[in-house]
Amino acid sequence: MAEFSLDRSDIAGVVLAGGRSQRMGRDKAAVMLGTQSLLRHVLGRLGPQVSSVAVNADAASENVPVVPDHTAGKAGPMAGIHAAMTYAAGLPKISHVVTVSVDCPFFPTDLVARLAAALERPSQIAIAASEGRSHPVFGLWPVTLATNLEAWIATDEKRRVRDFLLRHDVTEVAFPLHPTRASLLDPFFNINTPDDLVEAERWLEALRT
Ligand SMILES: Nc1nc2c(ncn2[C@@H]2O[C@H](COP(=O)(O)OP(=O)(O)OP(=O)(O)O)[C@@H](O)[C@H]2O)c(=O)[nH]1
Ligand SMILES: [Mg+2]
Repeated sequence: MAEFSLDRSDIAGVVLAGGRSQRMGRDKAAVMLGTQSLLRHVLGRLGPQVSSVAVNADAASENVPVVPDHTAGKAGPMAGIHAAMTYAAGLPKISHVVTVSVDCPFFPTDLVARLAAALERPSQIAIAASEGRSHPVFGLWPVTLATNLEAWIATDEKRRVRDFLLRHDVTEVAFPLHPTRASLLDPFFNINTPDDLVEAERWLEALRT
């Protein structure tokens, strides 16, 4: 049997930035970390790993395509992942979409390569993990799941990402901690609150060579 393999030209990237940012108190995409917005940081990491990038949000803030949710009323991250799948399904030659969260500026530079290498079948989903915890919004998804996900969003009460994953063929990929001048950084460190932003500024400094 021919082995299944994916490369960068098969994969679109979508930054998930459609949440309410309630704990931060203002739109996380526009929050500054060092000299750049979080959205810029994340686009800078994602761009080289995929064939094209877009942002799932209500409105544009950088010069990239914006993909709004199809479902009303902020149905959670799965609504953003659904919007990402639907968008990517309309792009030529794209079979998969990778999603990353706008509040996670230090995610691995080999995220997509390692998720893609882990896929054994075209129908499988690959999800990132670190320190024994999975990070299900960091996933590589077949775009053909869009219809199935749309039906699930319409019928599942809690719409938890983990519950959706339980119904599918999923492989998890563990990423190592990243050495810095201070200590080891979890590459999936994410910024939810103003205090997290202060911590992220320290990590940014510790990553400078
Ligand atoms: N499209 C979409 N994305 C969402 C929604 N809720 C959360 N997200 C995204 O899912 C990811 C993880 O969500 P959180 O870290 O809780 O972010 P958030 O919901 O904006 O922040 P809080 O309001 O503080 O919970 C982020 O990338 C969010 O932008 C939603 O209703 N729709
Ligand atoms: Mg939230």
